[in-house]
Amino acid sequence: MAKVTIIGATGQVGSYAAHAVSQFPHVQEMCLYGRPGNEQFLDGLAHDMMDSFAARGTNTRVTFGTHPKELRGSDIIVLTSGVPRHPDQTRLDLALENAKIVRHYAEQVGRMAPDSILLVVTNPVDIMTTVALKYSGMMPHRVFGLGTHLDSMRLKACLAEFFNVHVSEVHTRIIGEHGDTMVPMWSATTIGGIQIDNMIGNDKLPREEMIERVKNSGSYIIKAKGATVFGPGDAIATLIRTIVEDENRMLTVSTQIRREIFGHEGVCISVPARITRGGVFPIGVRLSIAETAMFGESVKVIKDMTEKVCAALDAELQQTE
Ligand SMILES: NC(=O)C1=CN([C@@H]2O[C@H](COP(=O)(O)OP(=O)(O)OC[C@H]3O[C@@H](n4cnc5c(N)ncnc54)[C@H](O)[C@@H]3O)[C@@H](O)[C@H]2O)C=CC1
Ligand SMILES: O=C([O-])CC(=O)C(=O)O
Repeated sequence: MAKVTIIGATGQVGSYAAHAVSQFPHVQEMCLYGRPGNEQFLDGLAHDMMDSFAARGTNTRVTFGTHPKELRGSDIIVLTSGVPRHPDQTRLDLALENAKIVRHYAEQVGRMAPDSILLVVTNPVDIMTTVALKYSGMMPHRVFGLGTHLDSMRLKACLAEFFNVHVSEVHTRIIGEHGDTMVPMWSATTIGGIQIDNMIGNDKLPREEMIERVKNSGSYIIKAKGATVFGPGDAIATLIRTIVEDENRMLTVSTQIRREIFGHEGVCISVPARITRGGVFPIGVRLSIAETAMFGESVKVIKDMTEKVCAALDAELQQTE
């Protein structure tokens, strides 16, 4: 049984994720957490969710609050607080502003629930995962980001449509940045267990266009309806289910990588990882030459921005001391 807390529960992604996660029988308590001043909204959200649970026959207890003590006893915390981007912005444009918000909550989590598992959703998610890791002081296997799990699902949907099969027949993953330098792992893509290069019709697969579609999916949806909600919310729910039910699945999430298995270190970036009740453990894999080069580019983009952001946060802290 688990207590799951959503920080940023008043937001679009936070509120939908809270509802989606509450359906799992192992989730005993769902705590809706937000900024002081948002109590009335959180109260309303809790009541609305309880009505839904009565209708659906879900037994999860809903609590809410704005005081850091609410974080105590959490097994898993999802951090969704932060500004979302406008259609003309990139995710990286949000880095400095959101890093301050993530640092604030990471410090609270580190103090109140250091043994929990912290899932970071706030964008740019790879950089925010490093910020959360640094300022929470938690163990690396206990802090991870949604990363390219959602991008992998988006590619999966494109491939299922192209080959006209059920999505569950498609296995694929995108590694690297949740952003423009993401790296499709065609070498790990199968349809019904068959390597994609061996599928008849594969020569007509518009690979570049598909990856462009995945890269632009977030901004396309934001332009059309203001925010991406169901995609990220259900991607979060899958990860939480994997943890609470100790499924030991291998998914693609942002996690601190080590030089000995990836040749790079000092960043959180998406790689295949084993996800258990005990945390998230990156798995070293052999990439093709092209994938290795692209992954290196992705590491560089994330590393440069992470260093800038952490330097700005440190400078700000020194000024206030
Ligand atoms: N990693 C991913 O795949 C995805 C990440 N996101 C990111 O998640 C974040 C939230 O997105 P939405 O829920 O759509 O936004 P939203 O505007 O609906 O909600 C933002 C939430 O953050 C809180 N917040 C805003 N400024 C704050 C501050 N200064 N201090 C404390 N809390 C603050 C708000 O109270 C609210 O709860 C954004 O950064 C967005 O880019 C969204 C979708 C997918
Ligand atoms: O695009 C955005 O800003 C939100 C996000 O990360 C996504 O839906 O992939």
